[in-house]
Amino acid sequence: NALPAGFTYLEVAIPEIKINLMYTGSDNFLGRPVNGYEDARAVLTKSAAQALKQAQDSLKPFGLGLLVYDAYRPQRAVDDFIAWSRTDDNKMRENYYPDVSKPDLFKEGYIAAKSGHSRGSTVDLTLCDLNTGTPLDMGTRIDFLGKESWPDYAGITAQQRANRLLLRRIMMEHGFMPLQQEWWHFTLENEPFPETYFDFVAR
Ligand SMILES: C[C@@H](N)C(=O)N[C@H](C)C(=O)O
Ligand SMILES: [Zn+2]
Repeated sequence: NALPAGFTYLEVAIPEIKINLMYTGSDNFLGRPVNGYEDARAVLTKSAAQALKQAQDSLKPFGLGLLVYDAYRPQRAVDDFIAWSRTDDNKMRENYYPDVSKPDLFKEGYIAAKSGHSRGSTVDLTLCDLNTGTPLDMGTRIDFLGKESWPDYAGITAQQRANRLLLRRIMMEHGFMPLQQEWWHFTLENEPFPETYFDFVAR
């Protein structure tokens, strides 16, 4: 199962990082595994993984680490998101997108039809306890698609805001750009494949 040149398995590049790929199972906004994630492993470009390792290392003195929910995403998975958005399946609406219609999830920037994840240098993640892997409280669940997940959303506690700010600061210090709509989504600024949307399955 060789990866394309320039890519690496995350657990190889960063052995101590925590990984829980949300699209391999059913606790996600579709409520089922997503195409292209069958037995998937977390993969990033080597450049993004190297920067992420430095972010992970910088958290260690504070007893914190990173918990990754999504990394490289094959284009067929994005196409599955698009196909799902055209169906009337709303079984996960209450937990994941209670206030945004399915077409608006794309129009308002919560899901991309051409995603940075498919270019291999974008990651969805949170901060966690280094030893237990317990995620810090960020005020919403991962992949809650709504204004409550905007990084600067005011209607959360001071501790939740501080946790979001710490994640954003650590990621930006290591070369990643945040997204306006989602506190967990970051793209490496100097990504090596800025024009390529990959579709390999990462097993
Ligand atoms: C769906 C969410 N996890 C995400 O990654 N959204 C951005 C906008 C994307 O699809 O690239
Ligand atoms: Zn993302």
